[in-house]
Amino acid sequence: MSVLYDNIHVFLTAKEAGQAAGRAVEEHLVLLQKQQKEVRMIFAAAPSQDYLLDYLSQSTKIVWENVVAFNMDEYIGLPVGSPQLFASYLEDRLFSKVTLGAKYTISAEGDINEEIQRVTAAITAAPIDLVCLGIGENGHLAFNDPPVADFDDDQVIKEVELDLVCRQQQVNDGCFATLDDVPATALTLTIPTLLQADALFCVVVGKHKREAVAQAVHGAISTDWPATILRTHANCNYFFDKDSYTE
Ligand SMILES: O=C(O)[C@H](O)[C@@H](O)[C@H](O)[C@H](O)COP(=O)(O)O
Repeated sequence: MSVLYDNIHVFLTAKEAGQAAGRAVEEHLVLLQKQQKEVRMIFAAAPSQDYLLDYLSQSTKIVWENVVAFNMDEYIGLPVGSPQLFASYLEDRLFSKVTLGAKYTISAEGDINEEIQRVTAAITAAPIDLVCLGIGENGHLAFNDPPVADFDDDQVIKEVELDLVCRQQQVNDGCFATLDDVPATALTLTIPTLLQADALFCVVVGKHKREAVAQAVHGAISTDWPATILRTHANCNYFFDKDSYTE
């Protein structure tokens, strides 16, 4: 591993990056749990999170009963029970393997406005402690693609159209067979909602993320590459593999 700055860690493989992020999240959670009863955290549902979630699911140090879990986005229009639903992914990878204090996963199956109200109330009920996130090929955070990303958004969660690069990424990731299968709209937590957390743990892997990572680390802070805003956060920790990060 090489440490470039205090908060940027680069590993030989995606597995090492994910596991190191897992250890960092675990350590942070254990410390928090000594100080406060409840920890509120937001999870991303994406292949970059696989090793991190696998590590967390096996942790014997985290008291999951005192964790309130959220996810950050969900497709609109997928049939009930679809494997691509982010809620299903998190259920499979982590939520079914631990006993959570509570979980609020976004559902787009019913009335969208009611869901926006439900999630807004749950998120704003108390501060968010940490977020585990990835970065899209177009630099998106959750589903805040460049055309809809707003660093000053006053909404907690909103309905968005997904841009073409984002939808193609879902095909490249192997989540959908063709572009036509990827929904065109989604619900997403906004960028201010994610950035309000005290600590962020960001895992990005693969050479297809090189441009997004280069922009996130060195580019001008702009919604053209939404992940650049992470650099304004006082405690954002990055875990890259060597394929995604080039000096
Ligand atoms: O996972 C989510 O909930 C988000 O929609 C998304 O922001 C994702 O974290 C990135 O697109 C990275 O995805 P990959 O890990 O698949 O590249």
